[in-house]
Amino acid sequence: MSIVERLLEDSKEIWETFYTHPFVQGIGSGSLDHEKFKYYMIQDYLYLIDYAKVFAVGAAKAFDKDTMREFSAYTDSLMNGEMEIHRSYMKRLGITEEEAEHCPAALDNISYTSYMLRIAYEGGPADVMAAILSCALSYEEIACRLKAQYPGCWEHPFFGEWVSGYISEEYHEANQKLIALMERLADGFDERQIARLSEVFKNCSRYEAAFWDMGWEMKK
Ligand SMILES: Cc1ncc(CN)c(N)n1
Repeated sequence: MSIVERLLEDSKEIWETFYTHPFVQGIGSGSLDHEKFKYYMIQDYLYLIDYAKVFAVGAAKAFDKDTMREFSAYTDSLMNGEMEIHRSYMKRLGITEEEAEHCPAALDNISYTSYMLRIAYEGGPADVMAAILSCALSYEEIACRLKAQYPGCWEHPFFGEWVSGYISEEYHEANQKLIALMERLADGFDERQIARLSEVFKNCSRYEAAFWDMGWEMKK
């Protein structure tokens, strides 16, 4: 079993809750209240700014130039790629970037990004990757499952853009590179070290579940 397979296996019960979550199901069926989606979008925009910083810390912690390049490239693709989906939605929802950046972050949001940043600052590059991976991989899996369950959801006039972004070849390829980087950084790790990575990945998966709850309940 590869390292990433092991991380996924140890967190699979938590991941199952993502697919049936009412917020996620609402995106797939198209029935999600737009106010809830708007709240989530703003929170996620704020989240991604800090998430990009986790990659930047990864670049600073890297032991070699190739790893440094990979972490920095992802920082850039987040700011100019994934966040474009958010900017496009914010435009449609009538929120400026400045307004979004001045919205108070929800406590579950702050807790999640603070945890990732703490792991990144305290640990090595493999820990940084373990903190990053649940976020990156879970959205691809969620969007693919939604497409299988609701075949037309990626063309939905409102939620389709969200689904399309996370089922895209581009997002998939970026994730494959992250998986390869995780495997490379943890190469030769013993059971104690792998268990540590799994704990970080699991905690981030728990935070992912809390983030869906935050969106659904519009928790401050
Ligand atoms: C909270 C959260 N988790 C994951 C993703 C997908 N990168 C995201 N945009 N936001």
